[in-house]
Amino acid sequence: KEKVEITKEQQALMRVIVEAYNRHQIPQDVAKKLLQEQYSAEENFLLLTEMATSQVQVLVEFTKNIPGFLSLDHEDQIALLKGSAVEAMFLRSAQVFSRKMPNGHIEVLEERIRKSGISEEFMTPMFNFYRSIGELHMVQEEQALLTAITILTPDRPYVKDQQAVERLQEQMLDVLRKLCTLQHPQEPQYFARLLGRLTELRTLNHYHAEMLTSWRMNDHKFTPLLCEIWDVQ
Ligand SMILES: COc1ccc(-c2nc3ccccc3n2[C@H](C(=O)Nc2c(C)cccc2C)C2CCCCC2)c(OC)c1
Repeated sequence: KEKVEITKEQQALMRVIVEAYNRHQIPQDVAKKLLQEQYSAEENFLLLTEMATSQVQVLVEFTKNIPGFLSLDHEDQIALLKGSAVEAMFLRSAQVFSRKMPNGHIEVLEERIRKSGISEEFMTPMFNFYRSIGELHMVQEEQALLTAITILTPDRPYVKDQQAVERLQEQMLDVLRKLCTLQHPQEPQYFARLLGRLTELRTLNHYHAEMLTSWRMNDHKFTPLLCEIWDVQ
């Protein structure tokens, strides 16, 4: 059985990614707000657009710290951010939803999200994804690397130099694979399960525009940044 070893460079890369991931947390914790009180569909929609807007800004800052990202073609950098923003938002939400919470809190949070204004048909795929992320009990290194791997997806629309993106993504995948082997020695298929979540994440992409336009209220207002990132308005 070959000895899996994370090299010095890979340790440095992981440290940079994890520090960036932790530094760029969302300012106000939406879960706390939601646990405090029940908001109307309009208030929830506003909260969602505020959260999503600040999440995109956080994502840009995080991405700038991915070694090699800033040396990619500038238009490809935009294409990667635009292509991964929704997935990063759902990944972040899944991680918030999977946080250790006092008994009864997760049920309240789930109820508040179910009643937030989002239409019924999207609950199942969204909560299935949240539950499947929760079951993995990811450590923060895995969460940070998974977010970086999501951003560095070579086959996003309009990416010109896919090979350059592939090279960066492969570096992250190699570190993640070794980390999974070291963190979960009893579960050889853990790394494959993690990557399977990225496939599930892509399916949420198809729903997100409709999730927003079908929000139970009239006159959905979006910030200009969200119009760019979400296929709405
Ligand atoms: C497109 O439709 C939805 C519907 C619900 C969620 C959602 N799942 C959550 C799981 C845990 C905690 C909060 C959760 N949210 C919203 C939220 O803020 N997501 C969030 C964002 C947007 C950025 C950064 C970080 C987060 C958590 C709450 C917004 C206000 C109404 C209730 C959902 C969602 O998130 C991507 C998208």
